[in-house]
Amino acid sequence: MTAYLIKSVSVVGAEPTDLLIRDGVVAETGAALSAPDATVLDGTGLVALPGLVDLHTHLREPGREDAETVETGSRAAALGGYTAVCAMANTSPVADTAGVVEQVWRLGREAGLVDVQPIGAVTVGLAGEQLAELGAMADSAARVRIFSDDGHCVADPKLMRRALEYVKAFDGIIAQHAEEPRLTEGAQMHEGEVSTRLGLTGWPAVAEEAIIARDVLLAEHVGSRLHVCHVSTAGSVEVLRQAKARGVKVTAEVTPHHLLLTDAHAETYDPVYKVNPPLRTATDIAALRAALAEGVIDIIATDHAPHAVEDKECEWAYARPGMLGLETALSIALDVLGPQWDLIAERMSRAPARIAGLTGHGLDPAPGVPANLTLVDPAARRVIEPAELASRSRNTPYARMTLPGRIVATFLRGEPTVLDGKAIK
Ligand SMILES: NC(=O)N[C@@H](CC(=O)O)C(=O)O
Ligand SMILES: [Zn+2]
Ligand SMILES: [Zn+2]
Repeated sequence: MTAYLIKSVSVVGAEPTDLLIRDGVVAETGAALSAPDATVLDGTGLVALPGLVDLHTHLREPGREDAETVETGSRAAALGGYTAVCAMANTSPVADTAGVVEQVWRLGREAGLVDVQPIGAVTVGLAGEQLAELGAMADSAARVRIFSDDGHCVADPKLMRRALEYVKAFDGIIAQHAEEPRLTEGAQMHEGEVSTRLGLTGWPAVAEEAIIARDVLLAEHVGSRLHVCHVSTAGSVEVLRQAKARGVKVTAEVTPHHLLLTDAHAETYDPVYKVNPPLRTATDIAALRAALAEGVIDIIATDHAPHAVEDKECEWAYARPGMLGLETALSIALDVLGPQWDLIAERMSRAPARIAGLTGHGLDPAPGVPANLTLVDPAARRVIEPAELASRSRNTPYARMTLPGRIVATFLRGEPTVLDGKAIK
């Protein structure tokens, strides 16, 4: 196993130091280290972060390997600075059995670019009628701890209560896609001024907020852990703020796109901007940014949602919702938060690793710590070219935009997965 000596790198924004990576761990840090057997990397101007952890990734395998595979999604993740991703269950077949979650877990190991932690479905086939075999998925080789019907809301309150009760035994989490389905029938975009002007059926903020309000009460009643996926409205932030103040065990995520893009993009009728929950307003964005700074929202999660060309480059009404995220998330975070490295490390690595229980991830580079880390060049700027992305899909909303920051290298347990901005395999 090759050793790597990174010279003069800023660890999470601190004064530059040298980092020696050997035998899968950070062996030493300090000034003017030397290691004759190590490959030397110049870290001048670079920032070392704990490897990013994505709690919300769609890898599309099994079933839609034309849109993404575990391998192509893993490569996109590594290039984005990630060392672990949690793979959502809305595959085909659905990841609702021990067999499917073990398959995804094994494919992740074989790709070897990031740790792929499968998320299990809450209900059989995501149909919202019958609990899936949560215990068998938890006991499987994939050791599932997060369960989600993402793409669908667990709308039935009794099922949601049962799911929360069930996972309590092994400290599991239910990650909810908060969308009251009766309030979003036929919805195409955020319900507001723009939808009225365009004559498109709206997805009202209250459809999200009503479910979050219900679920924090259920989680409080049961004493279980709830995670809220892709929070998108100012009203949701207020519900979460109150719940957290009462001590409810709730965590929440926001996506890069909900921190940056508004519903005004729908005026282009370009379906690349169609996503669930929909892009909201500038007021919502301001509330989400403040909540992220404060910790009312715990993490940034990508909701990386690759879609094949025929599912995306069609009429708005027929296009699937969702957009790519893994290869641009750090750049959007840098754009939105500025070089607040400790905050970025907390929201994109430490906190998601803690929530998912991924020990070995989310730890700042320090002697003895597993060498899961990424090197960022904050001064670099790059133009996003969809054709150059490692993802098998092309549905990025940032095409031809110039974004700050570039991932220079990523290490997974001491082995580079990305060097010089390029994937190793
Ligand atoms: N976010 C989306 O718009 N789409 C996701 C599902 C989801 O996250 O709800 C997908 O699987 O494509
Ligand atoms: Zn969702
Ligand atoms: Zn999703």
